[in-house]
Amino acid sequence: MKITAAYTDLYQLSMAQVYFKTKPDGRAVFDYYYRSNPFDGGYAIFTGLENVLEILENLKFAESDLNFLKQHGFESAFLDYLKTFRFNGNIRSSREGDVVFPNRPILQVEANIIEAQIIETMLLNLLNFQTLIATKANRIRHSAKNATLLDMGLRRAHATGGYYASRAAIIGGFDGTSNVKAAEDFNISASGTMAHSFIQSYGDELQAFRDFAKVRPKNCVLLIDTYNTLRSGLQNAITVAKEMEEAGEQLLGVRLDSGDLAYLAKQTRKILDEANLGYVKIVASNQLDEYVIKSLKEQGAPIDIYGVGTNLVTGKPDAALGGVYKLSEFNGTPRIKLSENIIKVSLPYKKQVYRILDKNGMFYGADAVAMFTEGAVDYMEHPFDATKNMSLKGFDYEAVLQDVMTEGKKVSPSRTVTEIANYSKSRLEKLPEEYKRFQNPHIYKIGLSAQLKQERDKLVLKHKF
Ligand SMILES: Nc1ncnc2c1ncn2[C@@H]1O[C@H](COP(=O)(O)OP(=O)(O)OP(=O)(O)O)[C@@H](O)[C@H]1O
Ligand SMILES: O=P(O)(O)OC[C@H]1O[C@H](OP(=O)(O)OP(=O)(O)O)[C@H](O)[C@@H]1O
Ligand SMILES: O=C(O)c1cccnc1
Repeated sequence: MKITAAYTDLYQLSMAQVYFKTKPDGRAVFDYYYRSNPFDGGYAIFTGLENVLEILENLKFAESDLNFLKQHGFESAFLDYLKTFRFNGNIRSSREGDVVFPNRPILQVEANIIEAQIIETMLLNLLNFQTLIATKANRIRHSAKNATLLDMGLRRAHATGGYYASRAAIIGGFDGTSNVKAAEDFNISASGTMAHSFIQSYGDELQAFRDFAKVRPKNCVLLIDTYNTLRSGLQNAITVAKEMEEAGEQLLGVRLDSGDLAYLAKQTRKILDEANLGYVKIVASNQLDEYVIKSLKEQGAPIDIYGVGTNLVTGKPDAALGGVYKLSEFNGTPRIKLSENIIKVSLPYKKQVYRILDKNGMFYGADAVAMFTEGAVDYMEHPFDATKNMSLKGFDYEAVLQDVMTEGKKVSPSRTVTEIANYSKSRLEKLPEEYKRFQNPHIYKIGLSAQLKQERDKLVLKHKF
């Protein structure tokens, strides 16, 4: 499926048609942000921006989309407008791969209201999913430390989501994927082993291993748990590894896919080493996630490579990242969305986010949100608790939201997935460890400038019943 401008919710087009008739030149500012960290963690990895920008640069309605909309009662003057529809707006954003936190703008769209509204669904769809999966991948990377991590999730992904999940996995810290299409399109490393069906088809495990090693000797990994891991699979793999040595090749590894992975990995390592096969790596798979891998590490399992599928690409146990897109300014005037739940009250105005740095350039643990017109601020207040505030005097800072698209043209340099992954890694190195732990991570502070908070509170009072 090619993404066209019809990759949106019907209500966007219903609203757009009304804007078209009543305020076609309305200028809007929308904020993209999420309200709580996925997986009860301390951060998220912002992912999907390059895809969004690429799609926006070429976004059009197809002839077939317009015919479909005609059947849904959209009038011809509006359909004529949609025929020439393009996104001509500006986007300021955090960099893809950056570490981000709840309740502060990650990206801001400033555009004609019709354009800004129509793109909302696509933007949320791509950013929410990839940010969720990259964050999950990063948690798995945190547990796996220096081990190699391979994404094996395509078959278990939510349909075509698997395509973007593989990209997000790399940005979150994975090394490769089994997903051929994603590897091809995103220039990421493709890798793989073999399935049980291959060994089953032979009936004879040794012959299956022999044929595989002969035809595909490079990066050859033999799956050893089809019949009996230690008594059959491993013994046959050792036989084939020795035969490969005679042929001038080296077996890359053996894969464990069931049973007690710590016990089996320890036994396998010992037996391989005794056979002078210290170079043969141990690959493990089977419903792994950050917790199982952490436990395997703690048990001293000598696993070199982890293959992770289901739990990675479905973002288990979080079904989705609840990122939202809220109007903060219209035709130069601030707008707000109220809620019974104070944390859900939106922030008005076009804004900038300042990341506070300590003397060593590490993240200090606070982002300050200010009105764009204010410039950098030296003081921030808790968004809701009047007793909490913080002086920012003397701290270094970074202005987080940078121009990435101007009048519909991408202005940020394109980066490969590997470059984004490296950037993400360098940003995570600046985030102190206490924000990365799984249990009760330290809470990163988000503060508002005094002026922004005052303006927000004025608007709250203005709209309060
Ligand atoms: N030593 C271990 N410590 C912690 N978790 C482990 C360990 N070994 C395996 N696991 C995990 O425990 C779960 C075991 O899954 P399951 O009960 O399906 O057993 P299985 O060995 O896969 O059986 P099957 O032969 O049906 O595949 C998996 O999620 C696996 O990753
Ligand atoms: O467990 P996951 O984290 O989702 O990782 C992917 C799983 O997919 C494969 O199993 P499957 O039974 O689909 O095929 P197989 O016959 O090749 O093992 C593979 O062996 C892994 O166990
Ligand atoms: O290459 C593998 O071992 C692989 C790929 C997809 C799913 N399970 C395993």
